[in-house]
Amino acid sequence: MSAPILSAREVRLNLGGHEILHGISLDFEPHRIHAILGPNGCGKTTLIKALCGATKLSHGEVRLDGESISRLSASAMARKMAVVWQGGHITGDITVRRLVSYGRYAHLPWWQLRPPAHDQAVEQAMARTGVLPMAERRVETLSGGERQRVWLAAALAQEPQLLLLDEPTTYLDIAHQIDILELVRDLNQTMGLTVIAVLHDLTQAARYCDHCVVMGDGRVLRQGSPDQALSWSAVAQDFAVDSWVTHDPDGQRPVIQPRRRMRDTDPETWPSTMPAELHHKQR
Ligand SMILES: Nc1ncnc2c1ncn2[C@@H]1O[C@H](COP(=O)(O)OP(=O)(O)OP(=O)(O)O)[C@@H](O)[C@H]1O
Repeated sequence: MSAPILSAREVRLNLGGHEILHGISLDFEPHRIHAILGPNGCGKTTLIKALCGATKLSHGEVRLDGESISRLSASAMARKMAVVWQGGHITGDITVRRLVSYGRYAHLPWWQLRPPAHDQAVEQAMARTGVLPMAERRVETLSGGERQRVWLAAALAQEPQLLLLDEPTTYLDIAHQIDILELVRDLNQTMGLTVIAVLHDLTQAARYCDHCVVMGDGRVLRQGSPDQALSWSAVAQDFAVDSWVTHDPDGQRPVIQPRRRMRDTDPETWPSTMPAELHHKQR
């Protein structure tokens, strides 16, 4: 494994007087797409906040390229890492081009407000995400899918090595979900961008990601390739869902079709409690 671009060591984090993350240690390899998965409320967004330094840790450390993020300035971090939050909101009269150009702040030297490379990076980010045709439109007039692309463009304008995405497909119809995930994969393959994305759809995670981290109750329950992390028994134990798990014909990635909730997720008890048809499933 190459040296991690981002790593968490024994990360604990309190919110509202409760410990939400209970000692998380993770390594994220560069140039790969990592999925953060898990049931509602298990701490995925909180983990993203911890990884990008948006919330103070109560214990542990996050390292970006080997350096503790607690010692990095905001602009030093922003030159390496960009974050797109879930359904980002914008108020006020701001055009797409202006919003995307905000992504350049970390790169602007104090003596020169708009070096040529600044405008070029903004145009390139808009071109890559397909928002150039709407560059002069006001962001608040865009649809949810268009807005998601604009936030992604602002993140790309930062020219980061690492992109953190919190549920990038929320509020999008299925075609726009695929558009965003294809774009993320393209950025990963053509620019070597490392991506860490919180996702809910297990089949999409399996299809687009190299490494899956499954969380439960503020802890990492398991991690590995899509095949390791999203087998039938893994999905049964971690999500309490009985599913059909097959493989897609092109990439041979797992396809997970949820069938019903399971009441008992303890594998020790499955033979006595599961309906007979489930006994034959892949374990
Ligand atoms: N500011 C806060 N104060 C108190 N508790 C919080 C705060 N933010 C989040 N929590 C709690 O922390 C837990 C984890 O929340 P988080 O948003 O990280 O979960 P999640 O896995 O991203 O959930 P979802 O899939 O529903 O988006 C939840 O129980 C949530 O209620």
